[in-house]
Amino acid sequence: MLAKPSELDRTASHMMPADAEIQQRLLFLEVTAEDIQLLREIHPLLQPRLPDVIAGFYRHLHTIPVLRSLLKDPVVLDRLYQVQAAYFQSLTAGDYGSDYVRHRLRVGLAHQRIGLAPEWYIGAYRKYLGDLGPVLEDLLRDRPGRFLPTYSALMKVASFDMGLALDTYIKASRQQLRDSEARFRGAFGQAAVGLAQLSADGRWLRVNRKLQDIVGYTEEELRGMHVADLVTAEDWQIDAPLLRALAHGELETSSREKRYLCRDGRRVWVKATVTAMQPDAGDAALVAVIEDISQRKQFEEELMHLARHDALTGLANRTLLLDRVSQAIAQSRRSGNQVAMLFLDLDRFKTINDSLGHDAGDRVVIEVGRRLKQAVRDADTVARFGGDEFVVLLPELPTEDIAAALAQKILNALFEPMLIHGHELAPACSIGISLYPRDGDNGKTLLKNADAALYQAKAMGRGNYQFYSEEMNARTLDRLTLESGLRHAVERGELQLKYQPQIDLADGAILGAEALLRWQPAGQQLVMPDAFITIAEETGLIVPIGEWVLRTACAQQVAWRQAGLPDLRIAVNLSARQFRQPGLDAMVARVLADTGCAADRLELEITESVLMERPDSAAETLQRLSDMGVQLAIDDFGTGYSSLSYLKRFPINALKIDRSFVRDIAAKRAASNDDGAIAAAVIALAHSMGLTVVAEGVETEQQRDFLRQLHCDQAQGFYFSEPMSAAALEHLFIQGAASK
Ligand SMILES: Nc1nc2c(ncn2[C@@H]2O[C@H](COP(=O)(O)O[C@H]3[C@@H](O)[C@H](n4cnc5c(=O)[nH]c(N)nc54)O[C@@H]3COP(=O)(O)O)[C@@H](O)[C@H]2O)c(=O)[nH]1
Repeated sequence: MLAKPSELDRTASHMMPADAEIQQRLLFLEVTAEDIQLLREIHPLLQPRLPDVIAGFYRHLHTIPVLRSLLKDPVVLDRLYQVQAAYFQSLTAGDYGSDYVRHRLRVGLAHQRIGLAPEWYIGAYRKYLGDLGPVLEDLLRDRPGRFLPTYSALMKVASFDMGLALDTYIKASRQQLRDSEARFRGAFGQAAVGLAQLSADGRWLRVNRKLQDIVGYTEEELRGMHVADLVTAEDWQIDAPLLRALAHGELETSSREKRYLCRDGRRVWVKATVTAMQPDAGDAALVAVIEDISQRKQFEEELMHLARHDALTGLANRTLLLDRVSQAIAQSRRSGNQVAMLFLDLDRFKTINDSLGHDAGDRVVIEVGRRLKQAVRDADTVARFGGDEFVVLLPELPTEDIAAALAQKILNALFEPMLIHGHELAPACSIGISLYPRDGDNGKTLLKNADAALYQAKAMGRGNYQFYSEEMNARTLDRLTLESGLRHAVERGELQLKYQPQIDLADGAILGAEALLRWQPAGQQLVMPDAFITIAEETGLIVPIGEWVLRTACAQQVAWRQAGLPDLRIAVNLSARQFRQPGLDAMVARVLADTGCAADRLELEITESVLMERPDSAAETLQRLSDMGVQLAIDDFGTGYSSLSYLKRFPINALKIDRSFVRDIAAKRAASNDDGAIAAAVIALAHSMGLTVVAEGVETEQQRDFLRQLHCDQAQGFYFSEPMSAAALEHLFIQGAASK
């Protein structure tokens, strides 16, 4: 692009030599008055011939590819053409003062600006002179003696012009260099990143403002320092070979994130990119670009922390724990020590969450995390897996006794009550323990096995710890098989009920029967409820299964009645999850209506512990069921709270004394011993509350007699009859064989 004429004029004016210098150059070229006279004489004759000369000149330019490409823009070409024409007109006009010089400079500048190199420019003069020679010869053919002096005069003026043209090129490129240096200085000084020039051996030569701000040293101070002075010894171990490679031309550039040691002792994260300069760049062999990346690093660190820690407790999360396990295993491979993984789960945490709210649950979790941290060594890791699950990792363990001792310490620590929202809570826990190398050689296996051990600890009655063993794994597999089979048990018709008669202790009559569930998967052995009720409960399958039990039992009650048996009471067990299931009363009402079973012929058995977990809502549910006329019994009495006065608030009809209690009282065989006295008191107190007392698990005549003596109302147990099919019970009635 050609610069605007006004700008060209201005620049050309700045380049103007003084008049004296112009005269001196003309003198040196021996331009005389005769020369000027000769040129003036030829001038008018030459004008009509000029267009041809100029056209020939441009044709010639177009034969050279590099020039053709510079002249391809028609606007540029036209302007150059005009300039050229004006030039030729002035060339022989005979006035070579300042206007002529300014014009020459302007033409030179115009060509320099379009990128025409000086060698082409000088070559162009050769072309003019070559083409004008024959023209002059022709014009002076009638005065042949004039040709040579006139041509010589023309050559002197052309040489004068060439000198001026070279001036424009030299001055313009000097100016460009000055401009570029000024731009570099501005960019260097004002840059938003740290910039520095370094010597090949790593001395700071020149630094910009930003770099001084980053490290807190002035440029003067840095000039007396070496790059090694700003980094730690570890970083220098990495930087030194890189610097050598850069200085020896083995590496073009190197980029590293590291921490600079600032003047005030701070460490700041920077990204330093060092590039080797051309070998002729003098002292400044290297250029460094230094970016302050401390904010990004801090952000990354925060993100990293979030990604590896539990937000509520600040403890390690699963990702970090698995990382630490890998480290611990690698360490133990060298030392020969073991690694222990303790998997913890709070017992009845759901109850705390449900009854006191999630905020209380969160406070419990935080406090548990704090106690766990307090119980372990600094080198151990406490992690939370969400909910109420925690994992403690113990690296470098000489013996497994230490893991057992710590598990006990944790159980004790959590046994200490904590005050949450005015409630004293002691969220006991169960712990499963796995060990490297015995139980697995990677984090995931150790976790899986610690989880299996935890499951076992819970099955053992909670509040204890268990070490993993191979057979637990088999149990876990069994559990998975059971779970998937159970999902289809109802639709495949694999469930069945057995009925255990309940006997009036006064006369031995059968008053009712308890429905007890069995599962008969196709082609397999009968599965007893103890093996699958917990799984059904944990998976929620108990809800549809429980409804099937209720419907089948109620339908059976009606079938017996219709078969001519007395109007028996049918007892059905409700699990914790079923009892808490919204809409339980509606479901019961629907089943009663569908089957035609009278509400007072149905007795629902609920364990004491289920009622005591959330007594208020339990009382409401029981009240709704009681209002429907359904009978309610407390199952397994004697195994939990055993608080009769507390049970007063529930609208219950019967109390079932647990078989373990029956076994114990009867073993002493006398009402005078403590257990006997307590049993007598319980029965009397229950009676005073209007409750019927049913003894479970009566296996012997002595037990029956003993209970009779205590005025216990009813009993069930193997002594009278084992659970049996509906048809067998019907048969029993017909034979009248149940009365004992
Ligand atoms: N939520 C539901 N729970 C149910 C259902 N069906 C049963 N169960 C519960 O499973 C537990 C085990 O039941 P089961 O194996 O059927 O055992 C019952 C009786 O066979 C057994 N029993 C009865 N008499 C004696 C005896 O003299 N000795 C002795 N060792 N065992 C005896 O007791 C079980 C009945 O107990 P209980 O319910 O407490 O009256 C058990 O907890 C069942 O409740 C179901 O449909 N839903």
